[in-house]
Amino acid sequence: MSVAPPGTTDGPDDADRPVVEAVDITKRFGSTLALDGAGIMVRRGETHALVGRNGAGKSTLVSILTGLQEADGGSVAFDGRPAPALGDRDAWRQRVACVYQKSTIIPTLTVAENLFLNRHARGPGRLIRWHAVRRQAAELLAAWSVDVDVRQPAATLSVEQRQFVEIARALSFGARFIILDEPTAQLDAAGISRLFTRIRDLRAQGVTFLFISHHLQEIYEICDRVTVFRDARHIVTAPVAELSRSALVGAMTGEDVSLPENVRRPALTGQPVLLSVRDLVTRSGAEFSLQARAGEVVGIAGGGGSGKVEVAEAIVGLARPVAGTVTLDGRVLRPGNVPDALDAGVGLVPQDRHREGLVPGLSIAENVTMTVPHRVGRHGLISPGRRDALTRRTIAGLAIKASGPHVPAADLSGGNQQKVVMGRALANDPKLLVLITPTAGVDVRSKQTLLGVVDDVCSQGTAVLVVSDELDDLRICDRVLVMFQGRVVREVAHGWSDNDLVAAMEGVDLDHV
Ligand SMILES: Nc1ncnc2c1ncn2[C@@H]1O[C@H](COP(=O)(O)OP(=O)(O)OP(=O)(O)O)[C@@H](O)[C@H]1O
Repeated sequence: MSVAPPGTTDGPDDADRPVVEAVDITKRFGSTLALDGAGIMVRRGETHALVGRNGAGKSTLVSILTGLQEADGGSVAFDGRPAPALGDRDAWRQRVACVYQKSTIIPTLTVAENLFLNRHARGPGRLIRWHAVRRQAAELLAAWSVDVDVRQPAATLSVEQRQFVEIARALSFGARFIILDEPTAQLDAAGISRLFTRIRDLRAQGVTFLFISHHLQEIYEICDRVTVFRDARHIVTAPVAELSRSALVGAMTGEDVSLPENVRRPALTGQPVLLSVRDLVTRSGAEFSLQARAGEVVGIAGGGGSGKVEVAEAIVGLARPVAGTVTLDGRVLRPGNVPDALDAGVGLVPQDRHREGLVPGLSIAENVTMTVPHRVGRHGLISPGRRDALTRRTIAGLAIKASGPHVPAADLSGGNQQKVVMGRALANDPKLLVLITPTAGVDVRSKQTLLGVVDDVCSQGTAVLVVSDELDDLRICDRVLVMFQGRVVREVAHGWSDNDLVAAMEGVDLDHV
């Protein structure tokens, strides 16, 4: 086994051939046509964006381009040659790799073990030569300038390091075409900038990227060309420099869409205080206090390590704080107890929808009504009719792309799963709605729908906490508390400037620069 050095290409013949060309791809899941004669052509050495609304068919295309699923029709070719047979995993690995949002790394193994899983260097008697494995792993990471100790367990890697390790692993199989599926979703601004530097470096060494993101500004920053899918079809492929932002959004939605605005809401001073968080201290020492009024939308902002998510998780009972009290509408919540928080009237969109949000094997209806059995039945008996009716209202209200309430959550696209999580948070008519990074993975139009929900619920007297570092999420807030290294360092009123807020999140005090 050898590690292919950086810069290796397949020879001059391939230079002008597309790294990948998928033509007229059709893929059906039951009654859903996920891809309808769609295609993509990625040139060698470019960074190519693939964008589209939730459910447009991006992930389905990725699963076909990586050999995880077979298309019902159409063809895929790498460097002008037909794609390998579906079961020939080794052949696929040499052509393409995808770094997913969800890690494919095994947390209990070391970095070296993950890199050389099933292809360990073996000595006489076929014993695995661990020091040789570690050396090769270290060489591999050094060759691609990844600064990570190969002996550390993969569980200790940050999201950023994990992505770099996965990229290096892909390159070591010989692939020079890497798909990045929403790679920035869990990174803060500094992490994104380091990732982009890495992409540019690798691009200069001949690596081609397909970059999937809902953050359109990133596409303009890092990509050469962009392909837009809409409703299972290919709509356009163009150099990013030739497609304006509004033309791009228009291609994605098929209509003119205005982006979220800074809407001014009426003053709330006359409203009663609904949420009171007093002297909360989280396990890692973040401190937080807050009083929010009925109908108020409060942002909690901050970059990675600011403590904002920990604070939110302590408020809703997902984590047990070491000190402090949370009172909602006169009731003191039991620390670290989610059922108690739900019972008191908390609606929650958690950060990690895979872990705390959805049960993928259950239907949309079961997921949406999971925490509100009393609303869809009596004496412990669920009325399917009432449950389906409530779910249909949720599907319509949040524009969830699904054929009906009984579709398993696992069959929905990522953005639509996020809407189901929101639907569940709203099902109980919450007094307090806590949204942690609510629009991660959500397309530009769905963002409007989800954030529009906030306007609706707060006009009915619900207090809302929006916990995020996304400026579009925070724009809807009446005020934003900015956290940095476990403390609230600033409070900014509605109408803040982007620069001001970003600087506060980065720990820079613009007044004293
Ligand atoms: N395994 C499956 N079973 C049934 N339907 C599926 C399955 N996988 C995808 N679909 C459907 O195919 C369509 C395309 O989904 P896909 O996941 O490709 O969208 P996407 O563009 O990646 O969306 P997102 O941005 O939300 O991740 C959706 O309507 C989805 O519900």
